[in-house]
Amino acid sequence: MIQALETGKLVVITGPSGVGKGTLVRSLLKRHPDIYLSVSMTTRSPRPGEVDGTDYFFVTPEKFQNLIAAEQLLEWAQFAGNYYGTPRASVEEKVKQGTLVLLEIELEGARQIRASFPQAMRLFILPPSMSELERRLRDRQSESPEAITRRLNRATIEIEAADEFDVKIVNDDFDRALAEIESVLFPGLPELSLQP
Ligand SMILES: Nc1nc2c(ncn2[C@@H]2O[C@H](COP(=O)(O)OP(=O)(O)O)[C@@H](O)[C@H]2O)c(=O)[nH]1
Ligand SMILES: Nc1ncnc2c1ncn2[C@@H]1O[C@H](COP(=O)(O)OP(=O)(O)O)[C@@H](O)[C@H]1O
Repeated sequence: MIQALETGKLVVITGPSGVGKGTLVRSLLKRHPDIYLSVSMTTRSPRPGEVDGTDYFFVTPEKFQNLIAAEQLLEWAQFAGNYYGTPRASVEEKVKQGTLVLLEIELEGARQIRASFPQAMRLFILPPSMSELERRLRDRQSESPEAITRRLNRATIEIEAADEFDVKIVNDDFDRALAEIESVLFPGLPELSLQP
């Protein structure tokens, strides 16, 4: 059962929008293809290049409400005007198989996971500064100025909650942040060389 998780089997990664979670997670999966990254449900529109079923399951608000009512989400939250949630069945199945499961989710969802699965390991990714966070969000050019403002306002609240997490990692130098995440997930591994 998922309640009988061993420590570290369910890993939550949280941090403000634009801090680099997605980029870090993609690199982590390339280096550890045996990790299962949960694909979330969302009501937000796909960005150019995003693929339904790979980046997210893009659903209507009606469908999302039905999933909540049918208790098919392990956790869910509203973020910057849209709904996001973790499909229950696939995560439970992978955890039962002994797979290391990663959830890349925002603060409210991470709190729900802490309440339901206290054994889960929870990591918080911090930016080097607010100005660098804003620069990364603007340079990504994926959101409207209004959406960027909503994300930055939310970022301040999320960062204030970082102490609730088991581990805090500052994503300044990308390779070092990635190595720190690996040392948390795989404490037995020697320091990995990230040179090509
Ligand atoms: N609670 C919860 N948050 C999620 C889920 N999937 C993604 N998120 C979070 O929702 C926020 C917005 O995600 P997204 O729209 O992809 O924007 P981005 O983080 O700026 O790339 C981020 O903090 C994600 O970590 C989920 O299933 N549940
Ligand atoms: N350590 C870093 N230094 C500089 N830029 C970074 C770093 N990590 C990520 N980025 C860049 O910041 C932007 C936001 O990263 P992204 O992974 O989309 O963030 P998130 O998933 O947390 O919203 C991207 O353009 C990414 O290339």
